[in-house]
Formats: sequence, C-alpha cells, structure tokens
Amino acid sequence: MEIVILVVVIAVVVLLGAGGLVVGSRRKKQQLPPPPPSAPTITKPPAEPQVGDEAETPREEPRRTIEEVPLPGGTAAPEAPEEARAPIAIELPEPAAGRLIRLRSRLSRSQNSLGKGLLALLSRERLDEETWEEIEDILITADVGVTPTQELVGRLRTRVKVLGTRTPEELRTLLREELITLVDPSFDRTLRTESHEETPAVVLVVGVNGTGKTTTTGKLARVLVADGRSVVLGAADTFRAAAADQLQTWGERVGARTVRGPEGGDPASVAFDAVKEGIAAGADTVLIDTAGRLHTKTGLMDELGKVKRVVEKQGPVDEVLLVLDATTGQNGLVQARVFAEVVAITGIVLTKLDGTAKGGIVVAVQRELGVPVKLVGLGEGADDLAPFEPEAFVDALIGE
Ligand SMILES: Nc1nc2c(ncn2[C@@H]2O[C@H](COP(=O)(O)OP(=O)(O)OP(=O)(O)O)[C@@H](O)[C@H]2O)c(=O)[nH]1
Repeated sequence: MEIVILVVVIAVVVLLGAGGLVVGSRRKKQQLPPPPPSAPTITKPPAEPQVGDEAETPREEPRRTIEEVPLPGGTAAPEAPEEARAPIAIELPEPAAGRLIRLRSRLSRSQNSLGKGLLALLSRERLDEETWEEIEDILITADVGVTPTQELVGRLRTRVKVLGTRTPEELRTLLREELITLVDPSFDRTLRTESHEETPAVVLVVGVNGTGKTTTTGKLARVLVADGRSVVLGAADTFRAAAADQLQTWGERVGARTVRGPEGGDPASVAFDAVKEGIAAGADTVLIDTAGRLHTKTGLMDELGKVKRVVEKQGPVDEVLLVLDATTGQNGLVQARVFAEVVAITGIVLTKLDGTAKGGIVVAVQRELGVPVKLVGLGEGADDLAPFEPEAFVDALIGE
C-alpha cells in the first residue's frame, strides 16, 4: 500500500513538473518581442525602381540596423536624416562648343607626322616629282585614302604652279585650304537631338564592341546634359552585363536614368522600354547603346533592324551614329561598310583619335559612307568627346 501511495505521489510530481515546463516554455515564447510588422533591411527608401531593373536589393544600399526598426506600440523611428537620402553628386559638364579647340593639343600630338611632314616637304627648295610623291605617301600612310590623296595633291600642285607660291607661309595657307576642302565643311554636322512635339529625339549608337561605343554613349549624354537637355539612356547592349553597368554609371554622374534589361535579353525590348520611359519622363533625348557583334551580317541586320523597327513604333529615330575606332584604320572602313548596309547611318563618331597618327581616316570614312563625322573621341576622360569642326581639326594637324 505504501508503495502504491509512493508511486502515485511520484507520478503527480512528474506530471506537475512537465506541465510547469510547458507553461514556462510558453511564457518564454510570449516574452520574445514579436517580429516587426515588416522587416525592411534598407536604411534609405530603396532607389526608385527603373524599367527593366532586376528585383534585387541594390548592392550599394547600406543595411538597416536593428535599432532603427520601429517597435510595435512604440513611437515611430525617427526619419532617416535628409543627407542619407541625398543622391550621388550630379556633375555639370562644361558645354561642348569649342571643345575641339580645347582638345587640340591631343590631336596635334598624335597627328604630328601628318601636318609637320607635309609642311616640311612643301618647304623644300625645289618641289619636284619626288617631293610630290612623298607628299602623297604621307597622306596615304595617314589613311586619307588613295583617291582623296590624288585629288589633294593634284589641286595643290596646280595652285602652287599657277600662283607661283613659294614662301612657307603661303604654302601653309594653301595646304590648309586644301585639307579643309578634303574634310568637307559643306556637310551638315548638327546632331539631331531636339525633342519632337510628343516624343523625345532618339539616337541609336551602333558599332562593333570595343570601339568605344558605350563610352561614347555616356560621353554624349554629358554633352547633351551640358547643353541643357534631359536624357534617358537605353542599355540595349545586353550582350555584356558590365556594359549596362558602365552606361548606368555614366548616366548617374549626370542625373540621366538608364533603362536596362537582363543580360542576354532582347535588345529591341530594352530600346522600346527606353523610349517609353523617355516619353513618360518628357525627356529631350533618348540615347540607345546597341550591341554590335559582327558574327554574321544577317545576325547584325536582324538585331539592329529589329531595334530600329521597334523604336519607330513610338516615334522616329533621329540619328544613327556609327562609332569607329580610328586606330583600326582600314578595318574600320570594312566595319563602316557592313553597318551602312544594315542600317541608314546619319553620322560617324571617330574614337581614339588621340592614339593614332592616322587622322586621315576622317576623310576616308566620310567618302566611304557619304555621311559626316559628327563627333571625335580624343581620350578616355569624361569630357574628351568633341563635336567635329573641319577648320579646328585641320589647324590641329598643321599647327598654327
Ligand atoms: N584613348 C581613347 N580611349 C577611348 C576613347 N573612347 C573610348 N576609349 C576607350 O576604349 C575602351 C573601350 O570602350 P567601350 O566604350 O567599353 O567600348 P564598347 O564599344 O562599348 O565595347 P563594349 O563595352 O564591349 O560593348 C575603353 O577603355 C575606353 O575608355 C577615346 O576617344 N580615346
């Protein structure tokens, strides 16, 4: 009997103990603060989403600390200080007019052999057949092209003979005039970037990757912003994600929004979205960086043709700028030919003119396509893109 009573007592104690544990554990759970109604992890409101953005937290956003999470029933957490929300400092580049003159030293440094060589030959005691041939060689070596070279030398020879020009100063003046004629000041080099009544101007930037296409698009955004335009960028070069990042960084520096899509996505759809965004934002100009992989001409034709057609559903394409790397010489001309067959080019951007002595490519490429060089790249710096001016260009070649 005593044993039975002992067993019952032990059983009761065990049961009470277990119950206490459960209650205790429940109590413990109740003591944990409930999770905040929403648990944001970002200090600032997330950067405004852009068309085509991936649904992920921007990498640069600082994480929110636990102290900043509002507690239930407590007073609202203080607003993040104003400066924490400040956007990245926007740069205001200098207006682009007269830039070529400011960048002239770069040009004259790289083109020294062309201008100086020609002047040295023209200053010889006797301008004989051999000298004229040497003049031709210099021009051809500088990528001017055979026909334009023969034209220039023919005209110069005639004028020297007819006018009896002999002094170095007079010869220099004649050479300058003939070079300017060759570069052709009659071309309209205006960039059509003015918005239309309902839609922004649309500029397609095309060219082979590596020519400086993305950099040029970014620099052009700066030129336009400096001239008081509002710009939207379209990263339709979806081939390389880094290219879109690069463009976005250029845009952020001048306050231009970049529309981008997933890596490997449809370039035409990004271009379409960029124009849509440009219309919605009332922007002046939409600049679209396209992909220019020259695997096959048909592939390129399909891609660029589609981009253009899709953009034109919303408004006209105002400029198709072909970016060519001046250091690639004849190869650049081959590229120019292929692109011109695929899409109607309205202007040429010659990049890396600071890194080659072959400035004559300006003449050759204009002849090849029948469209003007509108911009030249003269360095890797943000403002090293200049509107092309024939007189300033020739003055840089032959020095003042
Ligand atoms: N010296 C010099 N370098 C330039 C000029 N323009 C562009 N570059 C450089 O050329 C390189 C290629 O430029 P990108 O803009 O990346 O070329 P891309 O054609 O867009 O090529 P992807 O980015 O592959 O699409 C970069 O290092 C640029 O800084 C120029 O006018 N002068």
